[in-house]
Amino acid sequence: MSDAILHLDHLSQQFPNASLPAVKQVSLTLKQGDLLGLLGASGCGKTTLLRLIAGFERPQSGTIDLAGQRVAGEGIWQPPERRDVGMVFQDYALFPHLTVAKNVAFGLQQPRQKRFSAKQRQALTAEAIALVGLTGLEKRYPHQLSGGQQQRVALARALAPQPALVLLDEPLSNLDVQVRLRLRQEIHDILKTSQTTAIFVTHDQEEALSICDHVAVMRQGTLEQIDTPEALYQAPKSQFVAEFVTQANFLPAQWQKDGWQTEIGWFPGDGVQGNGVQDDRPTPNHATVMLRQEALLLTADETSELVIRDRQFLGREYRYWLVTPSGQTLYARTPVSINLPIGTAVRLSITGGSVQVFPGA
Ligand SMILES: Nc1ncnc2c1ncn2[C@@H]1O[C@H](COP(=O)(O)OP(=O)(O)OP(=O)(O)O)[C@@H](O)[C@H]1O
Repeated sequence: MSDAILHLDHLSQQFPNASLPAVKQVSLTLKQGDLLGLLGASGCGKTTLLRLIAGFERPQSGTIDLAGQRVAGEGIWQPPERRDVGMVFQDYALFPHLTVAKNVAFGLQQPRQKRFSAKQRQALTAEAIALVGLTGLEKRYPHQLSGGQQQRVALARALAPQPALVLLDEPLSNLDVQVRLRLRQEIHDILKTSQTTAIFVTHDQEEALSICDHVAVMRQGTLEQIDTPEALYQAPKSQFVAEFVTQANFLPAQWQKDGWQTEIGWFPGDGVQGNGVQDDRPTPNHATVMLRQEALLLTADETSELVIRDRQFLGREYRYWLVTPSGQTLYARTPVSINLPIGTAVRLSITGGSVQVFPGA
């Protein structure tokens, strides 16, 4: 583990009076420059995991190694100010009465492992402000900046001491969609330029997949899957991950004639058990098929009981809202060349190979 910046080993934390742990047996390793996305629904333990790493919570069990030093474990406890970690919060948490430069310099004056001279503080402040593209705005106060600029100040403050690890807790949640899209790429570029190791918490799957090297999906305190964005999207290991990451459709199905029969038709398939890899287990009679929105082809068919309920024009594609005979909603994204009016009865087929299924209907 010598080149690991962060190593968590079976980390668990249960709050007093809680029936379940907020973080349960979490293990992961980050190397220098890695950007990990931590993705999960509200309450799954993302913030608690960050607070454990930063030292604001004490784990009941497990260990945390940071930059080669054990900071939490049996009989070992380093408080937050002794950990080489920078944090960026959803609400920016800037000091309103301090200028941009003084906000950024603040983190350099705190008691921490690294001590900086006045000259170093000045240089590191200027460097961090330049890194986030705010040179020239040093004398402004937070209220004289846009939300996106304020978040860049918060990022500069976290980066200025050149910490081993930066933790970003839903840093884009308070921003409107245009700024969010731009700033997420900027944050990625800034972290990569400075080769900073970071964890980026979000509940937005697109945000995590688009900028992170690895994404961890959390569920009720545990890490359900940790993988590259591509692997997570193409081969989700469980239906939970698939639902969270792919926003696909799921239908109960029965194994029939080397494929899967659903209420809206038969789809080619095999004995795949849900992780994209053929395994030795027998094919179950019942399963849940995953139909990706972008893999569905729609063909008008008067004999079909599947009807287009609504349609949204998204520029490069249409998003169709379909309702099955049993009342289940399905979504399909198609190129705009497939232009079918609302109310049309359609037949569905899939592009590409076989459908992926998960055990249990
Ligand atoms: N100080 C606390 N005392 C007791 N329970 C807590 C405390 N902080 C969090 N919890 C509980 O621990 C669980 C995990 O909370 P956490 O804030 O880590 O989730 P999260 O994934 O960050 O959620 P969100 O996306 O809504 O911020 C939740 O059930 C929450 O209610």
